[in-house]
Amino acid sequence: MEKPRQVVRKFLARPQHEGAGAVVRRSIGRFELRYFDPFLVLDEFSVSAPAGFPDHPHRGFETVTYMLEGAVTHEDFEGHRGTIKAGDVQWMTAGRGIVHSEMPAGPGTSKGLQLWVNLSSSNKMVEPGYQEIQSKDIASTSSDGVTVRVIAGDAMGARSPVRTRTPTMYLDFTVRPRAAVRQPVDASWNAFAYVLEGEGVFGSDRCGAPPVGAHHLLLLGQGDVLEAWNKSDTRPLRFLLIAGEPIGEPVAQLGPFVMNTEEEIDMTVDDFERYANGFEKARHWKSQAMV
Ligand SMILES: Nc1ccc(F)c(C(=O)c2c[nH]c3ncc(Cl)cc23)c1F
Ligand SMILES: [Fe+3]
Repeated sequence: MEKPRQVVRKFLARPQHEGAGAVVRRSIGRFELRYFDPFLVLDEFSVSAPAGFPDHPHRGFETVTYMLEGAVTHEDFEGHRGTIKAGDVQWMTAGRGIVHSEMPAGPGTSKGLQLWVNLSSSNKMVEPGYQEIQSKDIASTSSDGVTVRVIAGDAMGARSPVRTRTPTMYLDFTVRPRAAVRQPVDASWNAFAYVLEGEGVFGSDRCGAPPVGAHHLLLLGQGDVLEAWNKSDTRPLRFLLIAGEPIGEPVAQLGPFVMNTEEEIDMTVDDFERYANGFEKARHWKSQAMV
């Protein structure tokens, strides 16, 4: 018997400054929602040149950048450089260490989401790597007024090629007016929805709950299926459904360094300052954005 997941908490992600002049709406990672295992941060970002996210490091987790509008150019200390355009996804495994910049490309405002997915202790020091999927290659399908873009995992018969070291599902749903979604979610995973556009009713359609609008994160309770309804007669509903297998390990975090103990954080700061154990190439590297 399927058990629908209900909304247990709702958060409005409010704008805050991040990087150099950038604005992010942070939901996971704010004081009231510090860590939702295995997720560390969910930022809905909006950035226009010359603002951006200049040279900075990462260790111990993965960043998933999903562009909604515009583009972001990233370059790292290994010489890897690329531009993520609207609809594209970059799944970056920082592992033992990455130093990179992420700057808006072209005119106008670049908008998107960045999700930080924690890595287990056995994966925290893996070699860095990228999985980059262009919009045209994102698995997508439509049925009964619902279109899904599968960033990770599978839904409605479409499957993403992304390898997730921490098992993760990341789905982008667009629901036409008066249509509804019913999506299985592994009962042992933590799950949330994040509304991007329009309004929707999530979890239960019976208790007359008011619809939830953009920039809201909904923590979902126990169950093995998410149900959502677009009650509008005119506007589409667009939301993300993200779920992940909890890692269940201690978390020690200092900004973009995420390890298991404070001692490991101290060692990470030391490695970064001494250009060692994965940060060697940071010694002589600056991004073109910083030159
Ligand atoms: N200060 C600081 C410290 C550490 C960081 F990782 C960052 C950072 O790069 C980002 C934080 N949210 C983001 N959303 C989108 C994008 Cl493209 C980048 C970021 C940053 F700004
Ligand atoms: Fe980054």
